[in-house]
Parts: sequence; structure tokens; C-alpha cells
Amino acid sequence: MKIVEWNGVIGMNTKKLAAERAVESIEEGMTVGLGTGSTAYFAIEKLGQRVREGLTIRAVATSKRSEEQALGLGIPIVPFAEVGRIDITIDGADEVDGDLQLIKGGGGALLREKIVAARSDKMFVIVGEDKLVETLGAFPLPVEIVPFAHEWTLDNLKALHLNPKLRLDNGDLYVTDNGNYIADCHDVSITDPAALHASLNAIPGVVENGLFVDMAHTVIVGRENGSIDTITK
Ligand SMILES: O=C(CO)[C@H](O)[C@H](O)COP(=O)(O)O
Repeated sequence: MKIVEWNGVIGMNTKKLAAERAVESIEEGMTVGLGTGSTAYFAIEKLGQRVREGLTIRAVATSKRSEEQALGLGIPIVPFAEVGRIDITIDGADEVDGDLQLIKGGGGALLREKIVAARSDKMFVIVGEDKLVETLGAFPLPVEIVPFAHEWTLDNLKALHLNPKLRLDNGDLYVTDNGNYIADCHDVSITDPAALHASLNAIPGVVENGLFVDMAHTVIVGRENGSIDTITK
């Protein structure tokens, strides 16, 4: 089994397998949404290779770091105002359940990821098999909240028994690309993702949450044995 390295982390290649398979679906002339995270990183690398080989596409990115990576590889990034629909967005996930509902936002980019996914004809989700779960929620659910009176927003999350903890970055509060905080909600068994999604976004101060309900078109799963599964709803 081939070992891969990403930002100094050594691991099996399940993420890379899924990412590279997803990039095979990108066709000439498409507008592509670029996700964020270690799996999306591999997709952007592969897309950069295809662009160097002559593929003509344009892209929008879901984070500053993905945009920088893409520009460094020669992938044209276009302003959002110039994009009508996105053909395909390729992005990772923290958990995927059997109905293809997702938890995203472990990398802190959930708001931009959701805006881009919602504008996409197809969202391709790329994961290693370890991300497949029966019930969402073992991974802490990220909720992006505005800094203003964030203590009150946390109170509202606590009232829903979501065990929110403000995300830290080297001891300081983590700040998203949008200038907001992330409350990670721990130990929640999410049996009704749509209902929780609605309850969360009804709280004043919540900007968006990491539940992606009915957004994934296709989930591509890289497996430890080297095989790749493609699951479409
Ligand atoms: O939602 C995300 C970033 O906000 C990522 O897609 C998610 O956290 C998965 O990350 P990785 O591919 O590094 O496992």
C-alpha cells in the first residue's frame, strides 16, 4: 500500500485515492468548486496536474488556503460575481452517514463550503472509509457563530444539550476566514440532521452549521485495500 504525506502527516492513501478519482469527472470548460482540507488538497493537486496537461477550467475556492494552493498550481480562480452555476464542487467531509448526510467544518471552512456547494449542480464528497458512520455526531459538530455576544449564542447551544466548546488555535480563539468563531458541539447523536440543522440556524448569532443535509450528490470513498467506492443518492 502506498503511503502519502500531507503537511507532514503520514497516512494511508485513502484520501488521495478518492480525491484523484473525483478529479477524473472534471471536463473541459467546467467551473469547479474547490473544497478545503487534507483530502481536498489532493484533489486540487491533481486538478493542477490536469490543467498543466492542457485542461481548460475555471474555479472558485472555499478558503484562502485552497485558493493559494490552486493559484500556485496555475488553476484559474475567478471572482464569484462572474460565476452563474458551478458544475462540480469537490470537497471532503468529517463524517458521512448512510443517507449521504454530512458533518463538515473540521477545517473551519464550513460557511464558504456550504455557500459554494449550494451553488453547485453536483457536490462530490471525497473521503477515506474511516469517515463513514451509521449516525452522525461522534465528530464534534462545528457551528460558526459571530463574535458579538457569543457567550449568549453558546448559552442557546447549551440549551439544546449540544455541549459547545469554542475552538482554539494555539491557545487563542480560532477565527474563520469570515472573522467568526467556531463552537464545536460534542457528544451529540444526530438522528435527525434536518431538524437539528433548522434548530441551529434559528439561533440568533449562528451564521451556519456543519450539517450538510441533502447536499452531497456523490460520495467517493477510498478504502484501505486500495479500492474506491462511488455512492450516489
Ligand atoms: O469541512 C472541511 C473543512 O472545513 C473538511 O472537508 C473536513 O474537515 C475534512 O477534512 P480532511 O479532508 O482534512 O479530513
